[in-house]
Amino acid sequence: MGSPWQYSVVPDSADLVINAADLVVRRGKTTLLDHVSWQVELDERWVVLGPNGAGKTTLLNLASARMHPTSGIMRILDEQLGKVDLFELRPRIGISTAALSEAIPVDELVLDVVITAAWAVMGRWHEEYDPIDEARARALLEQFGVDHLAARRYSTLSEGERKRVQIARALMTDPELLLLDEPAAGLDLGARERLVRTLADLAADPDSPALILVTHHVEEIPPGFTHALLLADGGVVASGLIDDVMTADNLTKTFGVPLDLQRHGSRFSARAA
Ligand SMILES: Nc1ncnc2c1ncn2[C@@H]1O[C@H](COP(=O)(O)OP(=O)(O)OP(=O)(O)O)[C@@H](O)[C@H]1O
Repeated sequence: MGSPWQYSVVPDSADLVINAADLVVRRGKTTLLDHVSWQVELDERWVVLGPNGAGKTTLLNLASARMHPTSGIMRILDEQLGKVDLFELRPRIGISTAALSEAIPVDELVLDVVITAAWAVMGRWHEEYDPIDEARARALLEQFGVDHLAARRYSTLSEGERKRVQIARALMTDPELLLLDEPAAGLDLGARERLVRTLADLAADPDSPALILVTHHVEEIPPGFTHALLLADGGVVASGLIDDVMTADNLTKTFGVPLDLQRHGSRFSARAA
């Protein structure tokens, strides 16, 4: 049966990068996402925060057009999942995840890790790249401070260097939406702080795509992020402007332990109350 009501509550809008209405994802008897609605505009920078198993990766899989919802409507860049050619939509979305990083062949050179995104492949083979592609890949490596590593094998990089290369790759196709899944996971304190600063620069750049960053840690929220979505048990605990959403009360509900939240300028820290 059709569901015309959904069209009346989910208006099309060119400014909405994500327009998710009443998303449900089920696998067997498990509900991974439970009636999640979410709207992201072009110039917004979102952090998605939640404990292990909250449904963050599931939501990111939907937002990157790698999964369909069991029910509900997911519109990405004004296209509706289920009604759009995914191979046309996916290049418009940049994504950096640990799973994609693990798929990089061990002997792949760093420049090729970035440039192969132009063909949406992993592992350089016989594809032809224009000089303009190579110039863009080099410029992105430079933007993320890893241009000196262009000729190194990706497998020899430190975790912090890899994260930067992954983000450069995610930006290769000049996407309208950039999804970053735990970009600071596994980094030491110095590398984390350097990455947070780089992401703050990206957030401040008006030419950057809409940004969505998934994390478990409030300390990893870069300055300049404007909105937050707190998820727990597949449902939305709070969603909206970061200043409204980031409260000790909401974090306590999200993580299921009493938490104190401190704000230090535009950064956050949290610990058990
Ligand atoms: N195919 C599946 N079948 C059953 N349960 C699943 C399946 N895929 C994921 N889950 C469960 O759904 C829940 C949400 O998973 P998801 O990976 O989205 O969480 P997450 O917030 O990204 O967690 P983490 O922070 O640990 O990465 C988890 O409890 C997970 O075990």
